[in-house]
Amino acid sequence: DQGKKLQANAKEGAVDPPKVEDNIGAVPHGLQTDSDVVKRESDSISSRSLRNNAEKFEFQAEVSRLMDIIINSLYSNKDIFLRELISNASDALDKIRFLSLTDKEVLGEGDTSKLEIQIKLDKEKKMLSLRDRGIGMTKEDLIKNLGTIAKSGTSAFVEKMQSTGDLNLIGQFGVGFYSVYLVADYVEVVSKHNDDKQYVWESKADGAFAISEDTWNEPLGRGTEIRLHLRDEAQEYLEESKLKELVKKYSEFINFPIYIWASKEVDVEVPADEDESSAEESSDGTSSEEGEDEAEKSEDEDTEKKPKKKTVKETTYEWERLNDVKAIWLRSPKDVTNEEYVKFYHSLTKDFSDEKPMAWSHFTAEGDVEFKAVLFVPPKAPHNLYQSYYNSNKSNLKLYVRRVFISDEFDELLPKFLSFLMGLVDSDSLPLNVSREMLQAHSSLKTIKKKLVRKALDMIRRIADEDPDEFSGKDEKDVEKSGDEDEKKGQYTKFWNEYGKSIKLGIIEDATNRNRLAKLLRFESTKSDGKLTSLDQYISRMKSGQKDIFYITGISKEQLEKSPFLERLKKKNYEVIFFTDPVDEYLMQYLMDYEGKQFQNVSKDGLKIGKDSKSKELKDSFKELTKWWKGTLKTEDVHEVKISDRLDNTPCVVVTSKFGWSANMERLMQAQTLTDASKQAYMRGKRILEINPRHPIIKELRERVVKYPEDEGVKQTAQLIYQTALMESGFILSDPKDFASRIYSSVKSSLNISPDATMEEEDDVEETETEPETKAGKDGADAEPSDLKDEL
Ligand SMILES: Nc1ncnc2c1ncn2[C@@H]1O[C@H](COP(=O)(O)OP(=O)(O)OP(=O)(O)O)[C@@H](O)[C@H]1O
Repeated sequence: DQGKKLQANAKEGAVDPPKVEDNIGAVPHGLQTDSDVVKRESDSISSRSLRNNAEKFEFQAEVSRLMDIIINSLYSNKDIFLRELISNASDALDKIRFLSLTDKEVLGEGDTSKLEIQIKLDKEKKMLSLRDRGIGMTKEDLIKNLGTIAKSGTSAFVEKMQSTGDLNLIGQFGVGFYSVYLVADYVEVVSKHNDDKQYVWESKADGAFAISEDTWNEPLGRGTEIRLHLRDEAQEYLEESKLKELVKKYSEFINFPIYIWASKEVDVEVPADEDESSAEESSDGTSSEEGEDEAEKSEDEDTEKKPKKKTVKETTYEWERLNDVKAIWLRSPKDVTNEEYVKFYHSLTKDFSDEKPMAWSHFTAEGDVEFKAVLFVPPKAPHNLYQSYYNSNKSNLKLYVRRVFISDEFDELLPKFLSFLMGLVDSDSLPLNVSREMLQAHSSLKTIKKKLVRKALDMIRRIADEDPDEFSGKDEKDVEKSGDEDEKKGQYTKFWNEYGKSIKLGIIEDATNRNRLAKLLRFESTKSDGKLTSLDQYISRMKSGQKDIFYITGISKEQLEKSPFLERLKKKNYEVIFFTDPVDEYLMQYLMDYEGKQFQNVSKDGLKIGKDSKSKELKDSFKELTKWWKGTLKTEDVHEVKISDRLDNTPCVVVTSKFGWSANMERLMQAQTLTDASKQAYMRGKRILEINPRHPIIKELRERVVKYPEDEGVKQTAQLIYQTALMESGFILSDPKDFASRIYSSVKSSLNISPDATMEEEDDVEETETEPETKAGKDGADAEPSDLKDEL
């Protein structure tokens, strides 16, 4: 039972393929002999109806929708179907070649062992066929791959198609096969897998497909032949010249030979037919006389034994090779043009949009481990780059060993934070005839990874080095001049916006390359003027005597700009970095120093601005206040109350101890429902209340405390000041109700309301069942103030 079998084998989204009622193309048949079957099969093709004795299946709903859209699409670039078919054929060839590494037998013998792709045109049948000697598909593969199991990209692509109508990216969504329905209204897929018999899949894209065991076609040996019965308006794909042009365009980077069954006009000598020559004579009339004489002369010279011959044009067919398979990465980088790299990128990633990769690096590594590699920075980050970052191991590098494609799921090649890179690695230092698992554990991979990371970081740095925007503030002589400056302008900002988070994650994850990665870091600061700046630029602007690199973390730049922590730093013209991405808090736990300079969070303890300006007398004169205040804040977990160095016109702020969480981090951790409370309490930075000794509120408070240390009112006021400072310093108040009550009592006293004033009793109005309309009608606008009063 096929349905059951499928259910057992399909990993996800397994469906019991629903069989269609056997009424598709139903023709009464009493014919039984083999030749009858063959006749019926070919009849079926000519009438383009599915074979009536085949097993019928319904396409999975999403696939069906996709096919509908494709078949009705007005998309003009229908050529793309060929690219998709060639790419599938090449993938299938890669698969069998990989299997043959450990088992030579799988390739078979004779022609079957030739890893190639063949294209044939049949004008009479209006059919274009593309055959590969790849891995082939079993019956089950045909059912699953071509119809019943929707790929995860299917609905994403359907959505995209509906909004943009752009079919060009179909290959990226893993549904490229269905593009055949741009040009064909009936498609047959004949396939032979080593583990199964030869089958035919066929469909007219009308919601159903059929599968039959193939007893009439020529045996394929192994592989797949796709037969496209072209629509009337797609007959151009039967023109040899058109096909040659397209194959050349789309197969530039295919590593298997592609042949076309090409016609050729050749001169052939055939025995001259007596009748024919006499006919010629008579028709040619007088003008041919001279020629006749000549012929007679030569005849005279020849011996009579030789038969008469003549040359005629004849059309013969032969396989013509269309591509040369010298892989781009084997060529010397200086011989490869930029345009070729861009095209290679498009074919490698199946991203056929107009955008170019932001950068690439093509190099050969020599030494213990030899390999060639091409790396690309794609123009855009995939939308799900950081979703399940820690759980998925998706690397986009293809691994080849000695030109043989091994895998594109080798996550050992690049660290996670560089998983956005695309490209390939081809190594001669890895063994060919071992399992994927053994290869995965091979010691050379570590060396390859290390070198790839270095080269990747160099490539990224180059984007910055070549971007004129990066040097706007620098000396002219430092700017690397190149002809295509316009193209490079703004590229690093673009890179940063797409992949900045990856660089930050790299700093967190990769201790060895931390410094190199920190060089690539960009951020805004109090002096960056709305643009991005770098640590090197920050250092170049540091004031003489400034030891630390200052930064602050928070929700937004706008909010941070107003932060009391910046008051004196700004006044004294120090630059402070704004970090507003949640990942920045983590980042700064790993990035301790750069170029010998320490990082100082300006909302944390330990900030030194120039020389210590706090004289001993000043400290002493506030001793009573600080001691008293610390005492009243015992329950608030305040570790210390001291005179601040960072404030200008704010009375006080709450800072945290150097190695605990900042207020911003506390906020982030609270937002994470899964962090447990005990860790929160443990990691929470100790709080320190810093006071501004020049501020009138603080000065007045000191007076009061000295005079009335036990006064409840003074205590209340101090508590209110503390809570306000907490809030302004970026903390989330643990008891907002308490804070609100204190504010209201303070409001009462400023409104001269007695602290004991009580609430007015609410009128006990009985709930009436009046219709709402009547009420609104009666009360009209007057209703509002009294309703509002009730609310209050
Ligand atoms: N020539 C072929 N030989 C063997 N299997 C094939 C062939 N063509 C298609 N397939 C199978 O059908 C599946 C679906 O093909 P389809 O082109 O829709 O998606 P894909 O190849 O996975 O992704 P993409 O569209 O990106 O190439 C393939 O994954 C493959 O398993």
